[in-house]
This record gives sequence, structure tokens and C-alpha cells, in this order.
Amino acid sequence: MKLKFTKMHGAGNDFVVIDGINQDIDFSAAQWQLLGDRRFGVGADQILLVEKPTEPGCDFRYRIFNADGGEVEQCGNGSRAFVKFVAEKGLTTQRSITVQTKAGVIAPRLEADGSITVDMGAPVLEPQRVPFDADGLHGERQGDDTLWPLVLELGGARESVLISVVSMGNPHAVQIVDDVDAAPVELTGPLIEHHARFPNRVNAGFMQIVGRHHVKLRVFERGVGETLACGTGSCAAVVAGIRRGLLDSPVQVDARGGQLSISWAGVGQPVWLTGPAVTVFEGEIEI
Ligand SMILES: N[C@@H](CCC[C@H](N)C(=O)O)C(=O)O
Repeated sequence: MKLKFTKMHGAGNDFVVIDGINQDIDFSAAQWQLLGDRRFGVGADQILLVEKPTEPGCDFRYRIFNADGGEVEQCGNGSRAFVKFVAEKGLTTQRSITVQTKAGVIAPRLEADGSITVDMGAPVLEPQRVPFDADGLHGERQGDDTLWPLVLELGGARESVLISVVSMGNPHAVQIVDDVDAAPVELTGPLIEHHARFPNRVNAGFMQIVGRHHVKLRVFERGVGETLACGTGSCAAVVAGIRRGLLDSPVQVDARGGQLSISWAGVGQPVWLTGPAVTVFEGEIEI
């Protein structure tokens, strides 16, 4: 089939966005992977599919596929691209929409200045629900958070890193580093992503605290590798930093591809994500 798509990004986290309401889409993992492939396909960190909702009360259903072809629960930067896409394509006239995802309902809103704010829902903090297997581990308390030691096998040597575990619908392991630019993201990111204690794999965040309202963050994303920004990773990192007593809401997150702003009022409350979404080009591909 000839597939129409839109290439978009949010702070450099890039997407192929597909209207699955006016096109009949039933792709295999290999086809999603081809769309995400930067050499043989279009190229993207994630492919986002817009569908009619199957749940009452929602405006749309939002499905997310990582570049490796796997379907995942949530994508924060993608949710901003999503609301811009449905507005630009005339699929809605509303500036605020409710969107069904694999991880529950989220609510993105197009602001008058073109920025987009998303109610990402409340973070999940119980390790077993992240999911993280904490069996037999002794966590260290810091503020309201528990830091878990994760042992990494580095070519014969063993290194232990202290992580917070948070789910924003998708799983995150957040560690604090002194200098984010020097952090071993490429080396330890894949080891954390595939660590046996995360049965569904995990997104690995490396956060440098700059001030109580300001961090720098790099994320090695599950199913992709390091991306230029990660929306849910930013939410998870700020939640971990606030729980550790190191940050106060709101927090500016500097990612390599741009800036995001995160607000969180505490346990049981939703995390709010604000940032840009940009349409890059429209295309068609035979798939
Ligand atoms: N880039 C995303 C997260 C996309 C999904 C993630 N790689 C996962 O596998 O959970 C974001 O902006 O949140």
C-alpha cells in the first residue's frame, strides 16, 4: 500500500505520525521497524498511530511503536506531536483532547502560544508495578524515595549504580550523575535496558542536578537507544528528584534536543509536561 505519513519531532525526539482513521493500517513488527529505519525507511525514534478510540469518553486512541518495531505503553513527546497532528489534519476542532493509550488516558492541550501541555497521569512508584524485581535487594532511603542498587557486568568488572524506579505508564530507571555530558550512556544504557530485574526492559535516565528547578537529562530509550529528548523520561526523572528531596516543582529539563518543563504536586497527582512539537514534512511511502 501507499502510506501517507507526517514527520514530526518534539525537542528532537522524532516521529513518523500516521492517520489510521482514514487509512487502513494493520502492520507487522517488521513494517513498523522499516518505517523507523533511517536508512531503508523513513527514520524515527517512534512511530505514532492515530486511531478511533475503543474506550467511551476518549477522543482518540494513540498507539506507539519504538524503532525496533515493538509496541509500547506511553510516549510523552509523542503526545504533543499527536495533538498538533490531529489539529493540523482537521481530525478535531478541539484544542484539548482526551487520548486512550495502552497505559491509560492522557490529556494534551494546545496552548495559544503553540506550546503543548499534557496531563500525563500520576506516576506509579511501587517497584512491582513498574515492573522492577526488588526481591532480595536492600534499597537505600533518600527523602521519600528508595534507591536500588543495580549491578552491571562491564566486561568482567562489576559496577553498581543506584537507581530510582518510576513508571509513567512505561518503565524508567533514573540515576543521578555529576556531569551528564561525561555519563557513560552508550556503555551502561543497554545494560540497564536489558537488566534481568526489569522483566519488560526499561528506559535508562541519567540526570544532572543544576539547581532545585533545573536539571540536565539524557535518556537511553528502550527499543531505540539514546534519543535527543524523552518526555516520559523527563517526568520520571523529575518525580525521582522531587521524591529524593533534591528538586522542587516546576523543573526545567534540558535535553540534548531542547527544553521541557515538568510540574508535579506529589504522590497521587498527575505529572504535567510542557514543550514543543514541530511538523517537519509530509510524505508517502510504499509499504
Ligand atoms: N520518547 C518517548 C518514550 C517512548 C517509549 C519508550 N522508548 C519506551 O519503550 O517506553 C517519550 O517522549 O516519552
